[in-house]
Amino acid sequence: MTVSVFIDGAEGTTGLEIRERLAGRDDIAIIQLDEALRKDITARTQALNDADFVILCLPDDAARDAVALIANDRTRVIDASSAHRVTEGWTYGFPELEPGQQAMIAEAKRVSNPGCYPTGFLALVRPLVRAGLVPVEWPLSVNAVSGYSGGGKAMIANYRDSATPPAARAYGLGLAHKHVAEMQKHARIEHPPLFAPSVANTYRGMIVEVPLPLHAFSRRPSLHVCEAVLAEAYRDSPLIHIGDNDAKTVAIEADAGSDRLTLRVCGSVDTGQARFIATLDNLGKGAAGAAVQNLNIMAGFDPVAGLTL
Ligand SMILES: NC(=O)C1=CN([C@@H]2O[C@H](COP(=O)(O)OP(=O)(O)OC[C@H]3O[C@@H](n4cnc5c(N)ncnc54)[C@H](OP(=O)(O)O)[C@@H]3O)[C@@H](O)[C@H]2O)C=CC1
Ligand SMILES: CC(=O)N[C@@H](CCC(=O)OP(=O)(O)O)C(=O)O
Repeated sequence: MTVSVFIDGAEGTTGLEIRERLAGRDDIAIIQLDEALRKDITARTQALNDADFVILCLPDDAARDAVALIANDRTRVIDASSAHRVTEGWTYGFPELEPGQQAMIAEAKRVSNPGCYPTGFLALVRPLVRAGLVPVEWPLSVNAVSGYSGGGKAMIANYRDSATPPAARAYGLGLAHKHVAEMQKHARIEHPPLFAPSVANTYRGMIVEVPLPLHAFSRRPSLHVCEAVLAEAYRDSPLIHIGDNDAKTVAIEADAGSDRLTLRVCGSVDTGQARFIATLDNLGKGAAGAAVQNLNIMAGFDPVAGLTL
């Protein structure tokens, strides 16, 4: 079976990465617009309605507008933007997050890809909350570092055009980052997590860390128990792995250039203080890899076809 796919925003950072992953596949026919027509509303409307699957790699407002241009019941959508991640009627495109999530994605008409930071945060936290080890009312924090491709073409140009780009810089200092609502909703926790992101002078890759005082929780789970819960949650996942908890350091490059997500449970057995650390590629499992995985699931293909494990 061959399905047709239109990537709206195909010349952007995420769009190009998706095209790379789909290149050469004989089960997918890409609908591609000429350079002069890629922002032409008539040409886009036609492509959006001709395709079996549309992958939106656009800014949020443009993604909302694109969905409104689809005037048939057949075309199925995967939105890589943050426009629909907490929107009623959209399925959250994180197949490993909950039992049954992959089956829901397989049937869905409208799927929203998770954000790159939420992918790391939710993968670490959701199984622990579900198991009752982390209380739903606990005020969680998440500290993270991203490569600058996370900011798309504009940020890439800023870094590349600057003679002296900062080695790393904190941002989101007003604590109102657009990913917070998504993290809270899909972790199913009572409070918005305190999210402290930063961006480093490297193209791709991420470290997402959740520090947890396990000793302060009523069930006082050990590091070992938490790691076992994560290992069980992702036992059948070809993309999510449990990494080395004895690591002395964790590099932002650990999963860069792949579609993997690695989770580590580090810390002190003596004090019960833990550092839960995820690494991923913001353009891999954080964006393009996740979009292709969702496309595969929705089309009934091998879920990891075209992905780098
Ligand atoms: N970069 C990342 O790591 C991640 C990105 N995302 C999300 O994916 C989406 C795309 O991000 P990214 O690829 O980084 O962004 P880019 O800015 O690199 O690419 C966006 C593309 O959309 C095009 N575009 C903008 N408006 C329109 C429009 N009205 N019609 C047609 N095309 C349009 C742009 O055109 P032009 O080339 O002319 O500027 C550009 O090619 C965003 O919503 C982002 O938040 C999600 C997870 C991670
Ligand atoms: C380094 C950087 O700027 N990163 C982006 C997030 C990139 C991303 O995840 O895109 P979505 O918002 O679509 O999920 C930011 O913080 O806004």
